[in-house]
Amino acid sequence: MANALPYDALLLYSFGGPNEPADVVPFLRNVTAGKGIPDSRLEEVGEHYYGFGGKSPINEQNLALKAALEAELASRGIDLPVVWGNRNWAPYTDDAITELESIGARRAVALVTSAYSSYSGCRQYREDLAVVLDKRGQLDETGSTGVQFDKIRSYFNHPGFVQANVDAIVEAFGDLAAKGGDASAARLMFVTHSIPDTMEAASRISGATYSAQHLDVGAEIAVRVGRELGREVDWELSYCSRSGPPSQPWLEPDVNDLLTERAGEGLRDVVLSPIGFVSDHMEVAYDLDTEAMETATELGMNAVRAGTVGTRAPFVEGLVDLLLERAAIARGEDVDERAVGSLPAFRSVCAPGCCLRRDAEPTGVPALCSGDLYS
Ligand SMILES: CC1=C(CCC(=O)O)c2cc3nc(cc4[nH]c(cc5[nH]c(cc1n2)c(C)c5CCC(=O)O)c(CCC(=O)O)c4C)C(CCC(=O)O)=C3C
Ligand SMILES: [Fe+2]
Repeated sequence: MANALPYDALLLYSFGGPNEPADVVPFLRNVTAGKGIPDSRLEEVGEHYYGFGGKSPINEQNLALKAALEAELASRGIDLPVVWGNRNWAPYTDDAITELESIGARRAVALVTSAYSSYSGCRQYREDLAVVLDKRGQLDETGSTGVQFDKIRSYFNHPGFVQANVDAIVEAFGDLAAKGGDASAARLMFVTHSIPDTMEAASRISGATYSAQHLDVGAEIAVRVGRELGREVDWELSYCSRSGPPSQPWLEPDVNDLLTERAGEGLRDVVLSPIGFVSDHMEVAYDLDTEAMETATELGMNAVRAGTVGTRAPFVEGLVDLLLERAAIARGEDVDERAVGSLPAFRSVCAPGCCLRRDAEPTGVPALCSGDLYS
């Protein structure tokens, strides 16, 4: 039986999303509080949700991931309860901590549903834990005085995440051929969430910037896909879901712009792979399946979208491996931190000043799971 000690619970910690139309505006208010996103953008994003009946798929997807993790833990004989919580919708962080307390948990390991390291994918989760503990009167200068939290490292370059993406992409090349596309000429276009250039710059303190993490794992995934397809696969990285004022630079190229440019050069066949996301939530359902697919169709391209890692077995098994790795580190044991590509495994305990919103500009908000609460 594998050993998850010193942990007595796993917190599956996610973004959250609305379950019905009445949730949409309050959800968007939670997400954007104090972030300077123009009202016009919020109305537009609200429409994306209303177009899907006011319901994001993300909550059901997280429940499916929770069930898959529970099954994998059980199959390895690991007795570790899984508690689900979100930053921006129910069950909220506070609800999750209350549930952890009610089952007697004292030291939990947090798994965030974001594979990459940046303010949005790392520090913001760590800040929200600290802020909620503080509101509950459970934070002092040494950290949590209630349930203790450690975090599983950013896992974009863990072999489980990589293999699940490779499998999904190989299947998508098959789907393209089945649809009458030319899979032997198709290009692989990765897609991830754009972030402001300032957030990108600040993310370098984790070892490689957000975009560099994607480029590194993208190269590795493309080589592995090429091996399975028996040919070299051309690939490139694009971005989606930009927000903020137009004057503020965000990572580019946008996926729609890149499709347009490549179609102009004669590219006809493309597989889109959303490696920036772990499930087919609204950013995928709207920005890719609706908007980017429409662009591709207008351009006369054959496009298919590869699945996200979701509950694929290599991904879920990899997450449990990561959990056991984190537990061994917490016990002070020597562990082999597995990573593929040219970057090393990312840190389990974030560096001071890691993943700020902007470079050298402390948010003034405490954050757990790094050496020091305020850096
Ligand atoms: C890097 C990244 C990920 C990937 C990592 C991860 O998965 O965590 C991600 C995921 C998600 N983003 C999501 C939704 C939204 N993100 C927004 C706004 C923003 N995202 C940002 C970054 C990211 N976001 C940023 C820099 C902003 C600007 C505001 C700010 O600086 O914080 C807004 C506001 C309106 C808009 O501007 O679009 C919404 C509604 C959902 C839920 C989808 C659903 O409901 O199914 C998910 C999973
Ligand atoms: Fe987002």
